Amino acid sequence: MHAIRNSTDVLQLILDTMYEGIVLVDEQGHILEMNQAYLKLLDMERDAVIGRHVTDVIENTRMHKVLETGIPERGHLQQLQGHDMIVHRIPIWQDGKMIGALGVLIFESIGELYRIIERTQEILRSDNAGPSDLRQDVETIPQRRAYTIDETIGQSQSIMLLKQMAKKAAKTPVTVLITGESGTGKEVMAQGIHYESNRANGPFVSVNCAAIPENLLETELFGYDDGAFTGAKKGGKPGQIELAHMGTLFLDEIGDMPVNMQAKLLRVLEEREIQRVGGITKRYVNTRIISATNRDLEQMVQKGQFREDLYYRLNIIRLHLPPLRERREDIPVLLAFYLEEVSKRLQKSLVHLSSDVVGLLVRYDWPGNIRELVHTVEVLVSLADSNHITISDFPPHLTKFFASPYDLGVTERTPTPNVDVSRMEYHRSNGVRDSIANYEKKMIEDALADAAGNKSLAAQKLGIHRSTLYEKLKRYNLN
Ligand SMILES: Nc1ncnc2c1ncn2[C@@H]1O[C@H](COP(=O)(O)OP(=O)(O)OP(=O)(O)O)[C@@H](O)[C@H]1O
Repeated sequence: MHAIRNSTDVLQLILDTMYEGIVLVDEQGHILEMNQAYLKLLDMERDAVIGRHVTDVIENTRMHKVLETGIPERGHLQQLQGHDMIVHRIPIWQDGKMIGALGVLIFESIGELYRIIERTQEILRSDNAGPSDLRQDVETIPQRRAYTIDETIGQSQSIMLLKQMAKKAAKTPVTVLITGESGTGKEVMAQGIHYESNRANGPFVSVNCAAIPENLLETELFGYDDGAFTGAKKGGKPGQIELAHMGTLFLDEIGDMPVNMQAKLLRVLEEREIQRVGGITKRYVNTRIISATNRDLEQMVQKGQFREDLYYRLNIIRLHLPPLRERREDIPVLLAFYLEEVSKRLQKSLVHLSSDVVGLLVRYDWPGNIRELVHTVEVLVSLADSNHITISDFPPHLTKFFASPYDLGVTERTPTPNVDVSRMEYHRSNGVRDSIANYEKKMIEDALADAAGNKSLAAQKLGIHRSTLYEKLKRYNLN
């Protein structure tokens, strides 16, 4: 090892030691680097490939396509030297500009993968499958609609670190407080922790403390007993805390919980017992509490708006989700994921974005974070006439809408949490805001019609919280 002189040597050594083929191209597709494994497969010398265009050197390559779209392609099949291989093609972004791409060629996995698929199919097809085999395991795996921590999209350093911490948190029974602006993925992370914990087979119960009117919150959380009030359901009703027994209770927007409820919640944490409204008996509950907020709880504690003792109880492990504008490298990956998801959902062929559109979206500040990104992809996919969107067929109002403050000559910009598309005021003309708002109003009307007026279902279809839907209904006079 003493022969390794500097970091360039170390990097070269790592590249040449890897079994995987690595190729690095600049933004025009010219090869900057190729490691020994790749060179050996192509039966070429390094000097003969450096500086040449990737399409002249690698058959069936799509590296130039990735440079056009800016969207990573992971786990794609590529025919090379007569073999099917799995490849990753990853664009490299710096300061909102694509500066090249990395190709990774995985040699042996494809055969291995086929063997695993064949073995799984055999077992699933077999009628005589024994009790101890995979078939039984497959059937007993609970249906999961949520992501595991590993499946949540994001490869930026801050998110990778957060995923590691979340995995550690999942292994403990303690309370977790997730902070971050609206739409950064706090609930997704909470679900990830639940499904990674030993409570995964228990319920994940989510309560949005801001969505429930103050006078109903107590019965919602604690339930009620027979005859608790006029109109109470016969036999009573369990509250959400009770329903989360042996599982996880996710208290979203905990900063909006009224102070008197904070005291009651503290008692649950201390005594692990609840008493239904109008009830006399106490019931033991074993639930793990994960709470989330986009408000500054420390400041609320200082102002006497949030109980300090409860704050310390909830804040045993703290996870902070950074806003998208602080982890721009996650934007292309999220776009790729949601382009596929939304195209499928809207039964359209897969819509691609050109690199200038992706660049525009990478530079945009996303005050509504991932929720706004999902919403934007829905707009783009539904408006797309073809399956390739370039800057010229990007809806004109949206081009202006997404232009960076610098492009528009605006220097001051202070995005606030909780801002949603229809409310964004600064640096946008009324025309732009109105067209976005009209589009949003139309989406809400359609979702309500689809859900036959059921607001919870409509909110679910729109991917927004019930409380957000109520706010929007009020704003658009749709009540
Ligand atoms: N890592 C992720 N990968 C893919 N999609 C994500 C990710 N994080 C969030 N999303 C999507 O973004 C949207 C908002 O996520 P989520 O509801 O978890 O945010 P939140 O921070 O809890 O928002 P709020 O504070 O408004 O309750 C959802 O549609 C969710 O599926």
